Amino acid sequence: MTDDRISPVPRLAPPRDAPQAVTVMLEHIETSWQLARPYADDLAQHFYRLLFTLAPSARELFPVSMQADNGRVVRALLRALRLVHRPDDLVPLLKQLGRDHRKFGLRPAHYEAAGTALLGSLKHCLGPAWTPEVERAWAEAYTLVARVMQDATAQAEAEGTTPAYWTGTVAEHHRLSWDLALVRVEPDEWAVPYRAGQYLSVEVPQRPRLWRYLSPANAPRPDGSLEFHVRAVEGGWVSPAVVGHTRPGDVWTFGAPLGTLGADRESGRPVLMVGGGTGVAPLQAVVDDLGRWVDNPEVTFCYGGRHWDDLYALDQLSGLAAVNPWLTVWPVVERFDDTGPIPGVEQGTPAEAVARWGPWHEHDVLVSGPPEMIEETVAALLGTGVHPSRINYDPFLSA
Ligand SMILES: NC(=O)C1=CN([C@@H]2O[C@H](COP(=O)(O)OP(=O)(O)OC[C@H]3O[C@@H](n4cnc5c(N)ncnc54)[C@H](O)[C@@H]3O)[C@@H](O)[C@H]2O)C=CC1
Repeated sequence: MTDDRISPVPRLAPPRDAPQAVTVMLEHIETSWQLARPYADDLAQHFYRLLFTLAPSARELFPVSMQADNGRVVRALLRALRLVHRPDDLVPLLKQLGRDHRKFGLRPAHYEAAGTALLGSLKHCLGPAWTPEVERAWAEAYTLVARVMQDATAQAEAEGTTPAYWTGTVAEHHRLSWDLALVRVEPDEWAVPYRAGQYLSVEVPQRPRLWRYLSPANAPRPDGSLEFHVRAVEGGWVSPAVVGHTRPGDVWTFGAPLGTLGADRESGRPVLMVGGGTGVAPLQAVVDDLGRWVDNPEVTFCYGGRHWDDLYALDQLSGLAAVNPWLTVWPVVERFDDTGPIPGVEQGTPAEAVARWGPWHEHDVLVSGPPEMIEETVAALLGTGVHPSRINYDPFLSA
């Protein structure tokens, strides 16, 4: 999947018409990005070289092997800059990222160095296409993004109500299947102040400085404990370490919460939740939270997996549905095994299932799962007439 095929920020608000100057800025950014794009690997290498020359202390924020970083930071930065024409969606996310980035202890000099490194690496890749207009467009976009993040960091520091990061100790780790682990973490000092449906950047002791996003699968609890479901991704750096090597007593570190997924109990509208694989976690947390009330909107929960065995959360969700009349759970699997179809289970991807079931135009929709699944599901929902402002999914913009 390319970063163009799915919008990394959800369209929560109907897009406003951007002012003419912003439209021109974005045209310069997009045109030059299409020229630089084939050289993205070279661009990333150049970016890090320049960054570490300009701000040597920034090197400590990255893993020992830069191969493990795999250009994540520069990719995320480029994506954010290409969204400056959508401030209603981008600014709230940047504010959350600014708070999250307090964990790095960034100083203005780091932002300045990152901006110079980004412009320098784009110039290096674009050659004569790097005109003064193009340079001004990228510089302005970077300034906007960096300013929102820095202001959010400064505001959180001025409030002084939350730490820059949180730590917790692994209390439980067991496998739900051969490649999937449940990890329960208890807070060390303060509970992470997240809302059900949000996600956190997480650092585990086996992979220092390789931050990954994970969503707690539970609503906030009185004891502050967090439950995570992690699948070992083949060839991945962090998830196999979590599944294979996490032990009780390990200390995990968390950044400030991010994301906007959640159910609006006041709207009176029914809710469709579409969760795929371990992406079901934030939706489980939202359902867990709704379980605190008797009166809730009607929730239809489409839970997809590739195979029947992948639906590890089905027992728990079905148990909740059995005691909560507002909740209906619809399992969907891509393929049945040799024993054939299972009664009550649909065949297909979640996107195919929601396209078949509809109509959903009266629903608020929450989608979570692999990017390809989100992309197909959102397209299917739009195809059945759901308004984009009713569809909510969360981006993982950077780590
Ligand atoms: N662990 C967590 O806390 C969270 C994980 N996620 C994301 O959720 C994903 C979960 O991965 P897995 O469990 O391995 O999921 P998976 O690859 O087993 O797929 C889960 C579902 O998505 C559908 N799907 C997969 N690829 C598709 C495609 N190309 N087109 C249409 N449908 C497709 C499958 O049919 C299945 O229903 C990861 O990308 C992860 O980053 C998202 C939020 C939280």
